[in-house]
Amino acid sequence: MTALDQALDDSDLPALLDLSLTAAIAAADVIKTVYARPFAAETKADGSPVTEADARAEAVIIEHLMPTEIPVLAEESVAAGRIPLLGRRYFVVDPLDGTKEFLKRNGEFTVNIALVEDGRPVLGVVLVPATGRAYLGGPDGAQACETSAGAPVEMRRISVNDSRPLRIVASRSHGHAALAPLCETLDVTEDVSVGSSLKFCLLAEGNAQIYPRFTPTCEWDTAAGQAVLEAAGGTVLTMDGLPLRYGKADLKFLNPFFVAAASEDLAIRAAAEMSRLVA
Ligand SMILES: Nc1ncnc2c1ncn2[C@@H]1O[C@H](COP(=O)(O)O)[C@@H](OP(=O)(O)O)[C@H]1O
Ligand SMILES: [Mg+2]
Repeated sequence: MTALDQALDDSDLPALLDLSLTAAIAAADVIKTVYARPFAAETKADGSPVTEADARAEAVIIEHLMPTEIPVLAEESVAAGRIPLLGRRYFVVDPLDGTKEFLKRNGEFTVNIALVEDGRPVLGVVLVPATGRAYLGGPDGAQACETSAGAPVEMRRISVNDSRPLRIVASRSHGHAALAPLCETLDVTEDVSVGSSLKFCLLAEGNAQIYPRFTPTCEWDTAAGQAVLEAAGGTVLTMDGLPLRYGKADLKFLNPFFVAAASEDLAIRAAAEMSRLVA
């Protein structure tokens, strides 16, 4: 048995959640420094944009997480070909999710850190640098807080709201033709477009009920948001009705299409309908 296969001890999850929040706050400081002045963007091999903020924020996060000796799967490292050996437990990091929104300067971008165990995200932090708000999910439920002068303040519990009318939230930059028929079938009365993993957070704090994803995402785009949403009482299912899982064997870390929802019932209904629409 290698160190990577050893039995998991979840007693350290609260400390790892605190550490993730500290790392996310430090990354947000770096991102805000770049955001406040002119910056250049490059295009990655997959066609998506990247800026110096992505690389610098990722370096800060890895520096914070390294003492834990838990492997870190991070978006920019993977793009550069640096993929660690992943065991039963690993961190997943997207230092700047919503880089397109960062370039548009609309504030809809996030720092994302999650811990995956046996294919499931067990804790996550999503931080919005533009507002300082952070969302946390872990074994003790979901919380939101403001961050000020490098520290969390005003920590409060959040939870999903699965009441009607249904509000749907979708990608601002990656839409899909199946959204309109899906809204009609599910009797959705309101829809809103938002960039990045903020979509999971809107569901987790009860401000929307459904987030269908018909366009590609990678593990780092969803792990932290899924941890927050599930801790708040929500569900994330793939089109075959199974929970969205992590640790793809192909080393591309691409997620299948999925739906995040405020309740399991709604997720099951939406997944079945989405599967019919894209068949
Ligand atoms: N063709 C593709 N393959 C993989 N991921 C993609 C993709 N197109 C978009 N994404 C992912 O979708 C994320 C943006 O999501 P949204 O549209 O909800 O804001 C991007 O995050 P980054 O900004 O971190 O690159 C990117 O990882
Ligand atoms: Mg991303």
